[in-house]
Amino acid sequence: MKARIVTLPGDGIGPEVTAAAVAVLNAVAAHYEHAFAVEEHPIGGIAIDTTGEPLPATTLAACQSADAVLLGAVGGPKWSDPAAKVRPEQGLLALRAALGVYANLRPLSVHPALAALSPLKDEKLKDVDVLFVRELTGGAYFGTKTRSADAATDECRYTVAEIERVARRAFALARGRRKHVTSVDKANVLETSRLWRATVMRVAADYPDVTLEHQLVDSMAMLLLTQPARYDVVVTENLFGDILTDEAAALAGSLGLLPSASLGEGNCGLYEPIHGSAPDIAGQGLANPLGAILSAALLLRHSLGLEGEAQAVEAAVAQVVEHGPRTRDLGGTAGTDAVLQAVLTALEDHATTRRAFFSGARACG
Ligand SMILES: NC(=O)C1=CN([C@@H]2O[C@H](COP(=O)(O)OP(=O)(O)OC[C@H]3O[C@@H](n4cnc5c(N)ncnc54)[C@H](O)[C@@H]3O)[C@@H](O)[C@H]2O)C=CC1
Ligand SMILES: CC(C)CC(=O)C(=O)O
Ligand SMILES: [Mg+2]
Repeated sequence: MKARIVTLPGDGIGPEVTAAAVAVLNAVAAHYEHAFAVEEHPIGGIAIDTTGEPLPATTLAACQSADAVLLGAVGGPKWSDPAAKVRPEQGLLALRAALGVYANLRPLSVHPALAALSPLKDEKLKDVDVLFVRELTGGAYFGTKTRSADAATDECRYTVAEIERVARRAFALARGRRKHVTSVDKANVLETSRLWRATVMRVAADYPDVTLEHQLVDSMAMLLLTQPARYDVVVTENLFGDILTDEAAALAGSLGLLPSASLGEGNCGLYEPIHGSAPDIAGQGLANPLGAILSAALLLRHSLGLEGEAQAVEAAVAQVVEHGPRTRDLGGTAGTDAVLQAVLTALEDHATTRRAFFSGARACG
Protein backbone atom coordinates (compact mmCIF):
# COMPACT_ATOMS: atom_id res chain seq x y z
CA MET A 1 0.00 0.00 0.00
CA LYS A 2 1.15 3.54 -0.80
CA ALA A 3 2.29 5.54 2.24
CA ARG A 4 0.31 8.82 2.34
CA ILE A 5 2.41 11.87 3.06
CA VAL A 6 0.76 15.26 3.46
CA THR A 7 3.01 18.26 2.78
CA LEU A 8 2.31 21.70 4.25
CA PRO A 9 4.84 24.08 2.62
CA GLY A 10 3.48 27.17 4.40
CA ASP A 11 5.14 30.57 4.07
CA GLY A 12 8.46 32.29 3.32
CA ILE A 13 11.17 29.71 2.61
CA GLY A 14 8.76 26.93 3.65
CA PRO A 15 7.76 26.07 0.05
CA GLU A 16 11.42 26.18 -1.12
CA VAL A 17 12.76 23.75 1.50
CA THR A 18 9.67 21.51 1.40
CA ALA A 19 10.02 21.10 -2.39
CA ALA A 20 13.61 19.95 -1.82
CA ALA A 21 12.55 17.46 0.87
CA VAL A 22 9.79 16.08 -1.39
CA ALA A 23 12.30 15.66 -4.24
CA VAL A 24 14.44 13.58 -1.87
CA LEU A 25 11.45 11.46 -0.79
CA ASN A 26 10.58 10.86 -4.46
CA ALA A 27 14.19 9.81 -5.12
CA VAL A 28 14.04 7.41 -2.15
CA ALA A 29 10.82 5.94 -3.58
CA ALA A 30 12.45 5.46 -6.99
CA HIS A 31 15.76 4.00 -5.73
CA TYR A 32 14.31 1.70 -3.09
CA GLU A 33 11.07 0.69 -4.86
CA HIS A 34 8.55 2.31 -2.55
CA ALA A 35 5.37 4.16 -3.44
CA PHE A 36 4.57 7.41 -1.65
CA ALA A 37 1.42 9.40 -2.37
CA VAL A 38 2.31 13.02 -1.67
CA GLU A 39 -0.54 15.50 -1.23
CA GLU A 40 -0.06 19.24 -0.61
CA HIS A 41 -2.29 21.46 1.56
CA PRO A 42 -2.19 25.09 2.75
CA ILE A 43 -1.34 26.15 6.30
CA GLY A 44 -0.30 29.43 7.93
CA GLY A 45 -0.30 32.79 6.17
CA ILE A 46 -1.04 31.40 2.72
CA ALA A 47 -4.06 29.59 4.18
CA ILE A 48 -5.26 32.80 5.85
CA ASP A 49 -4.99 34.58 2.50
CA THR A 50 -6.90 31.91 0.59
CA THR A 51 -9.43 30.64 3.17
CA GLY A 52 -9.38 33.08 6.10
CA GLU A 53 -8.16 30.28 8.43
CA PRO A 54 -4.55 29.39 9.39
CA LEU A 55 -5.52 25.70 9.59
CA PRO A 56 -8.39 25.00 7.16
CA ALA A 57 -10.60 22.00 8.03
CA THR A 58 -9.58 20.23 4.80
CA THR A 59 -5.90 20.56 5.73
CA LEU A 60 -6.48 19.18 9.22
CA ALA A 61 -8.59 16.28 7.92
CA ALA A 62 -5.90 15.37 5.37
CA CYS A 63 -3.22 15.40 8.11
CA GLN A 64 -5.35 13.30 10.45
CA SER A 65 -5.73 10.55 7.87
CA ALA A 66 -2.12 10.65 6.62
CA ASP A 67 0.78 8.35 7.53
CA ALA A 68 3.03 11.39 8.03
CA VAL A 69 3.01 15.17 7.67
CA LEU A 70 5.94 17.21 6.37
CA LEU A 71 5.82 20.94 7.12
CA GLY A 72 7.98 23.82 5.89
CA ALA A 73 7.38 26.89 8.06
CA VAL A 74 4.65 29.43 8.75
CA GLY A 75 4.53 33.15 9.40
CA GLY A 76 6.07 36.35 8.14
CA PRO A 77 5.78 40.15 8.25
CA LYS A 78 2.63 40.18 6.10
CA TRP A 79 0.67 38.53 8.94
CA SER A 80 2.57 39.98 11.95
CA ASP A 81 0.49 43.10 12.68
CA PRO A 82 0.16 43.11 16.51
CA ALA A 83 -3.53 43.93 16.07
CA ALA A 84 -4.16 40.91 13.80
CA LYS A 85 -6.89 38.61 15.09
CA VAL A 86 -5.68 35.54 13.17
CA ARG A 87 -2.02 34.52 12.93
CA PRO A 88 -0.21 31.86 10.87
CA GLU A 89 1.48 30.45 13.98
CA GLN A 90 -1.95 29.62 15.48
CA GLY A 91 -2.45 27.17 12.63
CA LEU A 92 0.73 25.30 13.46
CA LEU A 93 -0.04 25.20 17.18
CA ALA A 94 -3.57 23.93 16.45
CA LEU A 95 -2.16 21.23 14.16
CA ARG A 96 0.34 20.02 16.78
CA ALA A 97 -2.45 19.83 19.37
CA ALA A 98 -4.89 18.10 17.03
CA LEU A 99 -2.34 15.46 16.02
CA GLY A 100 -1.40 14.97 19.69
CA VAL A 101 2.31 15.16 18.86
CA TYR A 102 3.51 16.03 22.34
CA ALA A 103 7.17 14.97 21.97
CA ASN A 104 9.30 17.11 19.67
CA LEU A 105 12.62 15.36 18.96
CA ARG A 106 15.37 17.73 17.85
CA PRO A 107 18.70 15.93 17.32
CA LEU A 108 21.92 17.97 17.36
CA SER A 109 25.34 16.92 16.13
CA VAL A 110 28.22 18.88 14.66
CA HIS A 111 29.73 17.80 11.35
CA PRO A 112 33.54 18.11 11.66
CA ALA A 113 33.65 19.95 8.32
CA LEU A 114 31.58 22.75 9.86
CA ALA A 115 33.50 23.05 13.15
CA ALA A 116 34.98 26.38 12.05
CA LEU A 117 31.47 27.89 11.91
CA SER A 118 30.69 26.90 15.48
CA PRO A 119 31.09 29.47 18.27
CA LEU A 120 32.81 26.75 20.32
CA LYS A 121 36.38 26.17 19.15
CA ASP A 122 36.95 22.90 20.90
CA GLU A 123 38.00 19.46 19.73
CA LYS A 124 35.11 18.07 21.81
CA LEU A 125 32.72 19.46 19.19
CA LYS A 126 32.96 16.16 17.34
CA ASP A 127 31.55 14.40 20.44
CA VAL A 128 28.41 16.55 20.49
CA ASP A 129 25.39 14.26 20.12
CA VAL A 130 22.35 15.66 21.90
CA LEU A 131 18.73 14.64 21.50
CA PHE A 132 16.39 17.39 22.70
CA VAL A 133 12.93 16.16 23.66
CA ARG A 134 10.78 19.28 23.81
CA GLU A 135 7.26 19.08 25.20
CA LEU A 136 5.16 20.42 22.31
CA THR A 137 1.49 20.67 23.18
CA GLY A 138 1.40 22.34 26.60
CA GLY A 139 2.81 25.28 28.54
CA ALA A 140 2.67 28.98 27.74
CA TYR A 141 2.02 28.50 24.00
CA PHE A 142 -1.32 26.86 24.78
CA GLY A 143 -2.48 28.57 28.00
CA THR A 144 -5.25 31.13 28.25
CA LYS A 145 -4.23 34.56 26.96
CA THR A 146 -5.62 37.86 28.17
CA ARG A 147 -5.07 41.37 26.91
CA SER A 148 -6.30 44.71 28.22
CA ALA A 149 -5.18 48.23 27.38
CA ASP A 150 -2.25 48.15 29.78
CA ALA A 151 -1.56 44.48 30.54
CA ALA A 152 -1.35 41.02 29.02
CA THR A 153 -1.01 37.47 30.34
CA ASP A 154 -0.05 34.07 28.94
CA GLU A 155 -0.98 31.27 31.31
CA CYS A 156 1.66 28.53 31.63
CA ARG A 157 -0.13 25.34 32.66
CA TYR A 158 1.09 21.75 32.83
CA THR A 159 -0.68 18.65 34.09
CA VAL A 160 1.08 15.65 35.61
CA ALA A 161 -0.11 13.51 32.69
CA GLU A 162 1.43 15.90 30.14
CA ILE A 163 4.77 15.90 31.92
CA GLU A 164 4.78 12.18 32.58
CA ARG A 165 4.24 11.10 28.96
CA VAL A 166 7.01 13.29 27.56
CA ALA A 167 9.36 12.26 30.39
CA ARG A 168 8.69 8.58 29.64
CA ARG A 169 9.45 9.23 25.97
CA ALA A 170 12.76 10.87 26.95
CA PHE A 171 13.81 8.02 29.26
CA ALA A 172 12.86 5.39 26.69
CA LEU A 173 14.94 7.20 24.05
CA ALA A 174 17.87 7.52 26.48
CA ARG A 175 17.86 3.72 26.89
CA GLY A 176 18.77 3.40 23.23
CA ARG A 177 21.55 5.98 23.60
CA ARG A 178 24.02 6.84 26.41
CA LYS A 179 21.44 6.39 29.20
CA HIS A 180 21.60 9.93 30.51
CA VAL A 181 18.72 12.41 30.81
CA THR A 182 19.05 16.08 31.69
CA SER A 183 15.74 17.64 32.69
CA VAL A 184 15.69 21.40 32.24
CA ASP A 185 13.33 23.59 34.27
CA LYS A 186 13.13 26.76 36.37
CA ALA A 187 12.11 25.02 39.59
CA ASN A 188 13.67 27.72 41.77
CA VAL A 189 10.95 30.14 40.61
CA LEU A 190 8.09 28.54 38.65
CA GLU A 191 5.38 26.30 40.11
CA THR A 192 4.98 24.50 36.76
CA SER A 193 8.70 23.69 36.92
CA ARG A 194 8.38 22.31 40.46
CA LEU A 195 5.62 19.99 39.22
CA TRP A 196 7.79 19.17 36.20
CA ARG A 197 10.76 18.24 38.39
CA ALA A 198 8.75 16.14 40.87
CA THR A 199 7.06 14.26 38.02
CA VAL A 200 10.28 13.62 36.12
CA MET A 201 11.88 12.29 39.33
CA ARG A 202 8.97 9.92 39.87
CA VAL A 203 9.14 8.66 36.27
CA ALA A 204 12.91 8.18 36.64
CA ALA A 205 12.29 5.48 39.27
CA ASP A 206 10.94 3.26 36.46
CA TYR A 207 14.21 3.66 34.52
CA PRO A 208 16.90 2.80 37.12
CA ASP A 209 19.45 2.15 34.35
CA VAL A 210 19.18 5.78 33.16
CA THR A 211 20.93 8.57 35.06
CA LEU A 212 18.87 11.71 35.65
CA GLU A 213 20.21 15.18 36.35
CA HIS A 214 18.37 18.49 36.65
CA GLN A 215 19.52 21.82 35.29
CA LEU A 216 17.97 25.25 35.61
CA VAL A 217 17.23 26.73 32.19
CA ASP A 218 19.27 29.91 32.57
CA SER A 219 22.52 28.11 33.39
CA MET A 220 21.65 25.45 30.79
CA ALA A 221 21.67 28.18 28.14
CA MET A 222 25.31 28.81 29.07
CA LEU A 223 26.35 25.15 29.52
CA LEU A 224 25.00 24.18 26.11
CA LEU A 225 27.48 26.50 24.47
CA THR A 226 30.42 25.71 26.74
CA GLN A 227 30.08 21.96 27.41
CA PRO A 228 27.65 20.53 24.82
CA ALA A 229 29.38 17.13 24.67
CA ARG A 230 28.24 16.54 28.27
CA TYR A 231 24.60 16.06 27.25
CA ASP A 232 22.76 13.03 25.89
CA VAL A 233 18.96 13.39 26.10
CA VAL A 234 17.68 16.80 27.22
CA VAL A 235 14.00 16.94 28.13
CA THR A 236 12.25 20.23 28.75
CA GLU A 237 9.00 22.15 28.45
CA ASN A 238 7.70 23.85 25.33
CA LEU A 239 9.05 27.42 25.59
CA PHE A 240 12.44 26.48 27.05
CA GLY A 241 12.88 23.80 24.38
CA ASP A 242 12.03 26.22 21.58
CA ILE A 243 14.67 28.70 22.74
CA LEU A 244 17.41 26.24 23.72
CA THR A 245 17.27 24.38 20.41
CA ASP A 246 17.64 27.54 18.29
CA GLU A 247 20.61 28.37 20.50
CA ALA A 248 22.04 24.87 20.09
CA ALA A 249 21.72 25.16 16.30
CA ALA A 250 24.53 27.72 16.40
CA LEU A 251 26.86 24.89 17.47
CA ALA A 252 25.98 22.95 14.32
CA GLY A 253 26.78 25.98 12.16
CA SER A 254 23.29 27.08 11.08
CA LEU A 255 19.65 27.06 12.07
CA GLY A 256 19.03 25.76 8.55
CA LEU A 257 20.56 22.37 9.39
CA LEU A 258 18.42 21.09 12.24
CA PRO A 259 15.46 18.74 11.66
CA SER A 260 12.69 17.69 13.98
CA ALA A 261 10.16 14.92 14.48
CA SER A 262 7.03 15.54 16.53
CA LEU A 263 5.53 12.31 17.79
CA GLY A 264 2.50 11.23 19.78
CA GLU A 265 1.11 7.78 20.47
CA GLY A 266 0.20 6.93 16.85
CA ASN A 267 2.45 6.48 13.83
CA CYS A 268 1.48 9.76 12.17
CA GLY A 269 4.25 12.17 13.04
CA LEU A 270 4.74 15.79 12.06
CA TYR A 271 8.17 16.55 10.57
CA GLU A 272 9.62 20.03 10.15
CA PRO A 273 12.96 21.81 10.18
CA ILE A 274 13.35 23.78 13.41
CA HIS A 275 13.78 27.11 11.62
CA GLY A 276 11.04 29.56 10.71
CA SER A 277 9.97 31.12 7.42
CA ALA A 278 13.14 33.28 7.13
CA PRO A 279 11.44 36.26 5.43
CA ASP A 280 14.84 37.94 4.96
CA ILE A 281 15.88 35.35 2.34
CA ALA A 282 12.50 34.03 1.12
CA GLY A 283 11.91 33.75 -2.63
CA GLN A 284 15.59 34.11 -3.53
CA GLY A 285 16.59 30.45 -3.81
CA LEU A 286 19.09 30.91 -0.97
CA ALA A 287 17.53 28.79 1.79
CA ASN A 288 19.47 25.86 3.17
CA PRO A 289 17.25 22.82 2.44
CA LEU A 290 19.21 20.38 4.65
CA GLY A 291 17.09 20.80 7.82
CA ALA A 292 13.98 19.97 5.78
CA ILE A 293 15.70 17.06 4.00
CA LEU A 294 16.89 15.65 7.34
CA SER A 295 13.31 16.03 8.61
CA ALA A 296 12.24 13.83 5.67
CA ALA A 297 14.83 11.29 6.87
CA LEU A 298 13.23 11.34 10.33
CA LEU A 299 9.85 10.80 8.63
CA LEU A 300 11.19 7.71 6.86
CA ARG A 301 12.55 6.40 10.18
CA HIS A 302 9.76 7.18 12.64
CA SER A 303 6.54 7.06 10.59
CA LEU A 304 7.37 4.67 7.74
CA GLY A 305 9.83 2.36 9.55
CA LEU A 306 12.41 2.73 6.74
CA GLU A 307 15.61 2.90 8.80
CA GLY A 308 17.99 1.98 5.94
CA GLU A 309 16.49 4.64 3.69
CA ALA A 310 16.64 7.23 6.50
CA GLN A 311 20.32 6.45 6.97
CA ALA A 312 20.94 6.72 3.23
CA VAL A 313 19.46 10.24 3.21
CA GLU A 314 21.50 11.21 6.28
CA ALA A 315 24.67 9.85 4.66
CA ALA A 316 23.94 11.81 1.47
CA VAL A 317 23.47 15.00 3.48
CA ALA A 318 26.70 14.38 5.45
CA GLN A 319 28.57 13.93 2.16
CA VAL A 320 27.24 17.23 0.80
CA VAL A 321 28.04 19.04 4.05
CA GLU A 322 31.59 17.71 3.82
CA HIS A 323 32.32 18.30 0.14
CA GLY A 324 29.86 21.04 -0.75
CA PRO A 325 28.14 22.77 -2.38
CA ARG A 326 27.02 24.83 0.62
CA THR A 327 24.47 27.60 1.02
CA ARG A 328 25.45 31.04 2.33
CA ASP A 329 24.51 30.30 5.95
CA LEU A 330 27.24 27.63 5.87
CA GLY A 331 29.81 29.94 4.31
CA GLY A 332 29.18 28.81 0.71
CA THR A 333 27.78 30.50 -2.38
CA ALA A 334 25.38 27.83 -3.63
CA GLY A 335 21.62 28.14 -3.83
CA THR A 336 18.93 25.77 -2.56
CA ASP A 337 18.67 23.88 -5.85
CA ALA A 338 22.43 23.22 -6.23
CA VAL A 339 22.50 21.72 -2.72
CA LEU A 340 19.43 19.61 -3.48
CA GLN A 341 20.98 18.32 -6.72
CA ALA A 342 24.14 17.34 -4.82
CA VAL A 343 22.07 15.44 -2.22
CA LEU A 344 20.18 13.64 -5.01
CA THR A 345 23.46 12.65 -6.67
CA ALA A 346 24.91 11.37 -3.39
CA LEU A 347 21.72 9.43 -2.73
CA GLU A 348 21.85 7.87 -6.18
CA ASP A 349 25.51 6.87 -5.66
CA HIS A 350 24.55 5.30 -2.36
CA ALA A 351 21.69 3.32 -3.92
CA THR A 352 23.88 2.19 -6.84
CA THR A 353 26.59 0.95 -4.47
CA ARG A 354 23.97 -0.90 -2.42
CA ARG A 355 22.48 -2.54 -5.54
CA ALA A 356 25.97 -3.61 -6.69
CA PHE A 357 26.68 -5.04 -3.23
CA PHE A 358 23.48 -7.09 -3.16
CA SER A 359 23.80 -8.36 -6.73
CA GLY A 360 27.44 -9.31 -5.92
CA ALA A 361 26.26 -11.11 -2.79
CA ARG A 362 23.62 -12.98 -4.82
CA ALA A 363 26.22 -13.98 -7.43
CA CYS A 364 28.52 -15.31 -4.65
CA GLY A 365 25.69 -17.08 -2.83
N1 LIG B 1 7.95 26.14 12.70
C1 LIG B 1 7.64 27.32 12.19
O1 LIG B 1 6.86 27.41 11.28
C2 LIG B 1 8.32 28.52 12.75
C3 LIG B 1 7.90 29.75 12.30
N2 LIG B 1 8.53 30.88 12.72
C4 LIG B 1 8.08 32.13 12.13
O2 LIG B 1 9.01 32.51 11.11
C5 LIG B 1 9.01 33.94 10.99
C6 LIG B 1 10.45 34.46 11.02
O3 LIG B 1 11.00 34.21 12.30
P1 LIG B 1 12.54 34.47 12.65
O4 LIG B 1 12.59 34.84 14.06
O5 LIG B 1 13.16 35.37 11.65
O6 LIG B 1 13.23 33.02 12.57
P2 LIG B 1 13.75 32.19 11.32
O7 LIG B 1 14.11 30.86 11.84
O8 LIG B 1 12.76 32.24 10.22
O9 LIG B 1 15.08 32.95 10.82
C7 LIG B 1 16.14 33.30 11.70
C8 LIG B 1 17.42 33.55 10.88
O10 LIG B 1 17.90 32.29 10.41
C9 LIG B 1 17.99 32.29 9.00
N3 LIG B 1 17.51 30.99 8.50
C10 LIG B 1 16.47 30.28 8.99
N4 LIG B 1 16.31 29.16 8.27
C11 LIG B 1 17.25 29.16 7.32
C12 LIG B 1 17.58 28.28 6.27
N5 LIG B 1 16.90 27.13 6.04
N6 LIG B 1 18.61 28.60 5.45
C13 LIG B 1 19.33 29.72 5.66
N7 LIG B 1 19.07 30.60 6.65
C14 LIG B 1 18.03 30.33 7.47
C15 LIG B 1 17.06 33.41 8.52
O11 LIG B 1 17.45 33.88 7.25
C16 LIG B 1 17.19 34.42 9.65
O12 LIG B 1 18.30 35.22 9.43
C17 LIG B 1 8.14 34.47 12.13
O13 LIG B 1 6.89 34.78 11.60
C18 LIG B 1 8.04 33.30 13.09
O14 LIG B 1 6.86 33.28 13.85
C19 LIG B 1 9.61 30.83 13.56
C20 LIG B 1 10.05 29.60 14.03
C21 LIG B 1 9.41 28.38 13.70
C1 LIG C 1 4.70 28.07 16.85
C2 LIG C 1 6.11 28.15 16.36
C3 LIG C 1 6.32 29.40 15.54
C4 LIG C 1 7.06 28.10 17.53
C5 LIG C 1 8.48 27.80 17.16
O1 LIG C 1 9.30 28.68 17.03
C6 LIG C 1 8.92 26.43 17.00
O2 LIG C 1 8.14 25.50 17.20
O3 LIG C 1 10.11 26.22 16.71
MG1 LIG D 1 11.33 27.92 17.22
